[in-house]
Order: sequence, then structure tokens, then C-alpha cells
Amino acid sequence: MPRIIRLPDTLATWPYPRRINPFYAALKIESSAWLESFNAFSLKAQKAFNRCDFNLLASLAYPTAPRHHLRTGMDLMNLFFVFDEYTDQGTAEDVRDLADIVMNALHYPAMPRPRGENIVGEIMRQFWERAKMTATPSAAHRFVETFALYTNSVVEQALDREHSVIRTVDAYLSIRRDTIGAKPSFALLEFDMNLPTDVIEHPTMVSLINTTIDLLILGNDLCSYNVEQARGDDGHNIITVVMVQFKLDLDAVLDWISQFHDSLVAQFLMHARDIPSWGPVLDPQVGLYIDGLGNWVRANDCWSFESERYFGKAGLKIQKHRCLTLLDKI
Ligand SMILES: CC(C)=CCC/C(C)=C/CC/C(C)=C/COP(=O)(O)OP(=O)(O)O
Ligand SMILES: [Mg+2]
Ligand SMILES: [Mg+2]
Ligand SMILES: [Mg+2]
Repeated sequence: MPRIIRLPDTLATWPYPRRINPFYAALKIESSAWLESFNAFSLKAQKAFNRCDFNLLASLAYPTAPRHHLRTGMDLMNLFFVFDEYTDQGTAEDVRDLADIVMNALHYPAMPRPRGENIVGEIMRQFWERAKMTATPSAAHRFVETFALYTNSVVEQALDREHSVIRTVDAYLSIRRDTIGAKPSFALLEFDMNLPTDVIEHPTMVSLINTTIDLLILGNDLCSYNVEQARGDDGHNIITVVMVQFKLDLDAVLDWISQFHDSLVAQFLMHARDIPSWGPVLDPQVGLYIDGLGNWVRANDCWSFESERYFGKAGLKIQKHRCLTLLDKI
């Protein structure tokens, strides 16, 4: 019996509209050629990778970025998803080795990578050698710091997978806020800014950032659940987490998530309103940064349906009618 589920229309009232960077088409060619030059995948896997159009995700996420920053955004999204493909399977030990390689390349981008090393080291090295030249020191520092949180959390995720651990909602969100990769992605929003740590670590800003990340988590977990459950990798997905903790069936879980999402939207708007003033120099930058957060939520949602990563060629239809048939387990 096929099971049909209905995705909640989560962003119906989200005030940030879809926007796309005008350099999308031109830079997609450059970033894709760069990524393909590493031969990170078999021909078939590379074709599947290209159908996901991670360049589109970057172009929606950084719609006003100048050319060089969009290139950085595209390269980062491509790099992230190479790492994701390499680490969604595999033991915690394998994932730890890969995490160490990319962090080493991030810390020493001028050093040649050792012969025979996994290619992800050279991808990261080249990425950061180019990108770090274009970032203010504060943003570059934030990027390196938060990328370490990302790689470490993906190792934790692999440990959970190895031991078949299903976390509680709170424990899941606490790891997922790092495995989703949003913090380094947000660092790109400040590549031209001098946002002091006091601003980024102000309690209201921290709450706003975490709320944004939770919205991205729900967005990705809803859209990628079908493919993740089919390949048995849904232990790290809010749907499974809620189902197990509250002993609910799938339809009830989707209602629960829909309500949680609505409360996050209200929280986002409240925190955005309550952000204090830091004076005439910083306020315009803080305003653009907050717009960047809100826009990221729309970008992720649009890309999830417009690319072929989660719904193949049916994405735009599913975006409208919201119904999908659960895939058989692989
Ligand atoms: C891969 C990564 C960390 C991307 C960072 C950029 C970013 C914030 C993307 C939006 C959400 C997303 C697709 C997260 C990956 O989750 P997942 O690992 O469940 O990815 P999947 O559902 O596409 O496999
Ligand atoms: Mg993953
Ligand atoms: Mg994944
Ligand atoms: Mg996912």
C-alpha cells in the first residue's frame, strides 16, 4: 500500500520573498567546473550531484551578494554537499578522519595536501585559499570557528547512527543546529561587515539565529524525510525523533511539526523586533544580517522544491499540492 503524506505549507505567511542573485547563471558554470575538476564522484554520482544544483541554493541564499561573494557561496554549498555525501554513510571513525582532513585544510590553506589523501582536503584548501581573501577578519574567524562546530557535530551524528541512537527533540535540536551547517553559511552574510562578537553573541541575536536555524532544520527534515527514510538514514530527522518520543503516527507528527513551525515563525518576528540598537554605524549592517537570516529560510524552501535533490522532477508540483508518496526502503 503506498502511503501518501501531506507536507504542511510552512512558509505561507513568511514575510521574506524569493529573490535570486543575477550572477546565478554565469557563476554556476564556474563553480560547477571547479567542483567537477576534483573528480570527487563516479560519473553517475556526479550527474546526480549536478541535478541538486547547489549553485541555485547559494544564489537564493545570497541574492544581493557581489560576484566574488556569490562564488564563495556556491563553492561552499558544493563543498558542504560533497562532505554530506561522503559522511551520510560510513563509520564514526571514517567521518572523524574526513573531519580532521577538512579542518586541517581550513587551518593551513597554503600547505599542499598529502599525496593519497581524500580529495575533500584539497577541495577545502582551494575553497578557503580563495574565500579568505574576501572576508573581513571577524567574519573569517567566525567561519573557521563555526565550521569546526559543523564537522565535530557530523562525527557525533555518525556515532548516533552507529549505535542506532534516536535522541529526544531537545537533544536532537542541540546537535542538529550544528550538523545543518547554517552557522558557517551565516558567516558569509558578514563577509563585508565588521560585526563585533558582542553583537553576534547578544542573547537576543543568539535566540534569533537559533530560531532561524530551527526553521531551516524543519524545512530540510520535512523535504528530505522521504529519501532519508528510503535509505534508512532518518534517525537524524525531526520526523523520526518526534514519532519515537511522543509515539505518534506520521500524520500526527506532521501536525506537531506544523504547529512547532508556526511558533518558530512568531518567535523569529519577536526576536527580530527586539534586537537592540548599536548605533548608526552598526545598525544598517545588523539590519542586512537579519534580512539575510530571514531570506535564508525562504531560499532553503524554494531550493528544496526547485532542485531535484528531494523530489526529482516533481518538485514544483509538490510545492503546490504538497502531497507525496512514501518511497520503498532501498
Ligand atoms: C549539507 C549542509 C550541511 C549544507 C549547509 C547549507 C545549508 C544551511 C543548507 C540548508 C539545509 C540543508 C540542505 C542541510 C543539510 O541537511 P542534510 O545533511 O539532511 O542534507 P540532505 O537532506 O540534503 O541530505
Ligand atoms: Mg547529512
Ligand atoms: Mg544528507
Ligand atoms: Mg536532510
